[in-house]
Amino acid sequence: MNGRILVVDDEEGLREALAEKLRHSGHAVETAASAEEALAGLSRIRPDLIVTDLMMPGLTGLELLEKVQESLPSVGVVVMTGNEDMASAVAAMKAGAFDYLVKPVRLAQVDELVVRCLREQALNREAEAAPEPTDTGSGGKVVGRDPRMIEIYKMIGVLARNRATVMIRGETGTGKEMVARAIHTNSAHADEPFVAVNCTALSETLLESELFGHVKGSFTGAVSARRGYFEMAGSGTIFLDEIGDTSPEFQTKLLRVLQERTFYPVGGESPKRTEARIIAATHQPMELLVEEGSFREDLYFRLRVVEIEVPPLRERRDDIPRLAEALLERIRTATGSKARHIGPAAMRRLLAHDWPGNVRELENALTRAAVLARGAAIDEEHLVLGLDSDADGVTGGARASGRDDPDDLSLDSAIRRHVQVVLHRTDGNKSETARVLGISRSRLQRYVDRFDLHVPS
Ligand SMILES: Nc1ncnc2c1ncn2[C@@H]1O[C@H](COP(=O)(O)OP(=O)(O)OP(=O)(O)O)[C@@H](O)[C@H]1O
Repeated sequence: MNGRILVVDDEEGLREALAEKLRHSGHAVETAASAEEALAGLSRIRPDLIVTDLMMPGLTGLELLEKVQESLPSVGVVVMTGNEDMASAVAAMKAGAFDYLVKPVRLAQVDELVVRCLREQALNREAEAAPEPTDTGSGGKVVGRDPRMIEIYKMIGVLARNRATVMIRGETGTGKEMVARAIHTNSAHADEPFVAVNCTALSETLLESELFGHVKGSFTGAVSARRGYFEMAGSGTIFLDEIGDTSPEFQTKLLRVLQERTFYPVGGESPKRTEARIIAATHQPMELLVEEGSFREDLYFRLRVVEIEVPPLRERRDDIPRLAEALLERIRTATGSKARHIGPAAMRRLLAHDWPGNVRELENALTRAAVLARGAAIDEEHLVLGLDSDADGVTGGARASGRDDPDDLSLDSAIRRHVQVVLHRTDGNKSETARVLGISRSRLQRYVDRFDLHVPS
């Protein structure tokens, strides 16, 4: 990917070496010996990216950055700093620099950075052109700039304009419900209800009665008539999560809703009409379920008028930092934690982890870390990863992990989990565990007894 680059440095040697290298890589390069000269040439050169030294006679690189941010915010600025200049580098990043380099700079590094910046700019332009899937109605924005996520944003925009039935696929915790909410919230029916139903969580009778309603006396416990979600949703959206787990009888009834837009309340004899849009989701291989006969093929085709595949988090690792920051901000607001920053070592661990429980696992890990962190920064030692997945890593997810209820944000619960993890890491060596935790052996023993912890032997 090539672009127009403006290199600004009062030091002629470095300026020309950089320009030469970038030209050699195929970019169109102009140079300026000062920030003033750069500013004067901006409208003629119209650069995609400016690479500028920070300390220059006259206007500094930081001032150049600020002026460019004001007049041409879409132009990326990479700042080069001297070794002693970390504070200015931080100031540059805060002022909106794309990145900074510490001198002496390696030419190959500049080359790499330039391509990264150009690619990110192209993605930003695409993302801006795509409809911004603003508030999803669940208190958060869909975050991510991975190309596959950007395709999903575009699809959300298209789907918000029509009423097509949608099937969202993806591993547990990838954000399927969030995408469904975004489709709803961006549609003309956003004022109508969005009703999410987890099809596995309810028994067959209950699922039917919740969705279609029931007449009085239709089953034991049906002491009065009840309206179902299909009626309550009006022309809003019904989100059917884990659709692959529904019974053949339920599937037949759902097929009728899709074909005729009508349904019968449990025990009722007159049909009712629904205008609600249906969005279904699953983490299961639907083709296999159809092949083995546990899912109706005709229903599957009706549901997947449009199909969206939400990629697993491990396949969009570049999104981890911005997702982690956005989630931390959400966690901070919800819990009142002071943690507002993820330290570099912690971020490295987040980037290296495989995330079988996807974004939900990331959210849970950060929630625990925010509880453990006492200050503003989340550090490596606050992260306890790998608690949110089943052995097969597919049907994992916090809800499946029994005792480890991720919604339990008490300090006791965080301590219990953390001590248990360290006990496992040391293969049950209590002296080592106590040392790692920075507590006495007797205190460790009190935790083991109090929380009934497993000591591997
Ligand atoms: N792209 C994203 N940006 C911000 N938050 C996200 C994103 N994706 C997922 N989340 C958050 O992660 C959590 C899990 O997302 P969600 O419930 O939508 O996943 P799911 O795929 O429907 O999960 P499941 O399969 O277990 O039902 C939610 O708290 C959601 O807000």
